[in-house]
Amino acid sequence: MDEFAFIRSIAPKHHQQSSLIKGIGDDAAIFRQPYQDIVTAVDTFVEGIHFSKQTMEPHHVGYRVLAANISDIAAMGAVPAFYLISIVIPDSWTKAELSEIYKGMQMLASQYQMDLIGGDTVSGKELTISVTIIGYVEHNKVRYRNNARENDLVFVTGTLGDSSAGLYLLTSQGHSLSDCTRDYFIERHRLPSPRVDFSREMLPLSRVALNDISDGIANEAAEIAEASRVTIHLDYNSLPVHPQLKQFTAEQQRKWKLFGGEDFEILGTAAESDWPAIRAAAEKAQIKVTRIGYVTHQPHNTGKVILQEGNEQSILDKSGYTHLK
Ligand SMILES: Nc1ncnc2c1ncn2[C@@H]1O[C@H](COP(=O)(O)OP(=O)(O)O)[C@@H](O)[C@H]1O
Ligand SMILES: Cc1ncc(C[n+]2csc(CCOP(=O)(O)OP(=O)(O)O)c2C)c(N)n1
Ligand SMILES: [Mg+2]
Ligand SMILES: [Mg+2]
Ligand SMILES: [Mg+2]
Repeated sequence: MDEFAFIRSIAPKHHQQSSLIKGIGDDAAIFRQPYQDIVTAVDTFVEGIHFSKQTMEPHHVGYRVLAANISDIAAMGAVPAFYLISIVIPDSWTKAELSEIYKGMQMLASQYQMDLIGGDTVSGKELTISVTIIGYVEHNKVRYRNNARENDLVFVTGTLGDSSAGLYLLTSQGHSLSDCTRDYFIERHRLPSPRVDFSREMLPLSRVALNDISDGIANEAAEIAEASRVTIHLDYNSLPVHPQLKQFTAEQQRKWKLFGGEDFEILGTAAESDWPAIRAAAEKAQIKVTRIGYVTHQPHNTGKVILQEGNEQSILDKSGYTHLK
C-alpha cells in the first residue's frame, strides 16, 4: 500500500465539527471562524529521507522544513502566522547543531512575522522534525485543488527541476559545472522560497486552483485534475527551466522537470481572462510565472494529465515521489 492509498484508507468518511470546511485532501485543512478561515497543515522532515548530513547543514534543515509547510499555506492562498515543532533527537546531533536548526527556522519565520507557539521534544533514532503550521485566509478565497474548470489556463511559478538538480550535485561526483551554476542549484534545494507573496497578490481573483510542487508537477497536476474532475493538458516545451539545466542529460532534465519534487513552486489554473492579473501578481512578487497548459472536460480522461511533446500526446504517469510504495 503506497502513501496515497494509506491516506485514503484512514480518512474519516464524515466530519463531526460543523466549522470544518475542508479536512484531508488538500494542501491544508480549513475551518470557519467569524472573520477569516483558519488554515492548518503538518509536514515532517526525516534524516535519511528528506535530508542527510551530506546534503544539508543544520540551518538548512530548519529552513527547509518550515519552507515546506509555508508552501502548503501559500497553496491555499493563505497567510502563515504560527508554527509548532515536534522534534525527535538522536545522540548523534549536538546541542550546537540543534540550535542551528532553530536558527534556520527563525530566519524564515521572521520573514513572514510568524511565531513559534509550541511543540514537543523526544529522544529517538533519526532526527525527525514535524512542523504544524497555522494561518489565515479571507472567507471564500481558499485556493482549493477542486477549483479548476474547463477552459482554464494552467500556470506555474519559477523554474522546474532545480531542486532535483541540486540534490544530484550534492550526492554525486564528477560534473563540470561552474561554481556559480552549482551553487544556484544547491541553494534551490536547500533554501526553497515559498510563494506566499504571489499567492496573496492573487487575492482579488474570485476563483483559482493552486497546488504546491513537493512531489513533481506530474503528481501535483493530477491532484488538481482528480479533485476538479477535469483533464489537464501540459505542453512539455513550455515548462520553465533555468538555462543551466541544459548542462544535464536530456533524460535527467525530463525526469526532474516532470517528476522531481521539492521545487515548492506553485502550480495553478484560472480563467483565461485572469491571465493579466496573474502576470501582474508575479511581477509584484518579483517571480516568474509561465503558462504551461489548459484544462478540458473529457469524461474518459477525468483526473488525467495529458502531456503534449512536439506532435506527440501521452497520458502522464502519476509517478512523482511517493512514500511507502
Ligand atoms: N497520516 C495521515 N493522517 C491523516 N491525514 C493525512 C496523513 N498523511 C497525509 N494526510 C493528509 O492527506 C493529504 C495529502 O497529504 P500530502 O500529499 O502530504 O500533502 P502535501 O503534498 O500538500 O503536503 C493532506 O490533506 C494531508 O493532511
Ligand atoms: C537525502 C535525500 N534523499 C532524497 C530526497 C528526495 N525527496 C525526499 S522526500 C521528497 C518528496 C517531498 O517530500 P514529502 O514528504 O512527500 O513532502 P509533502 O508532499 O508531504 O509536502 C523528495 C523528492 C531528499 N530531499 N534528500
Ligand atoms: Mg502541498
Ligand atoms: Mg505533506
Ligand atoms: Mg509528498
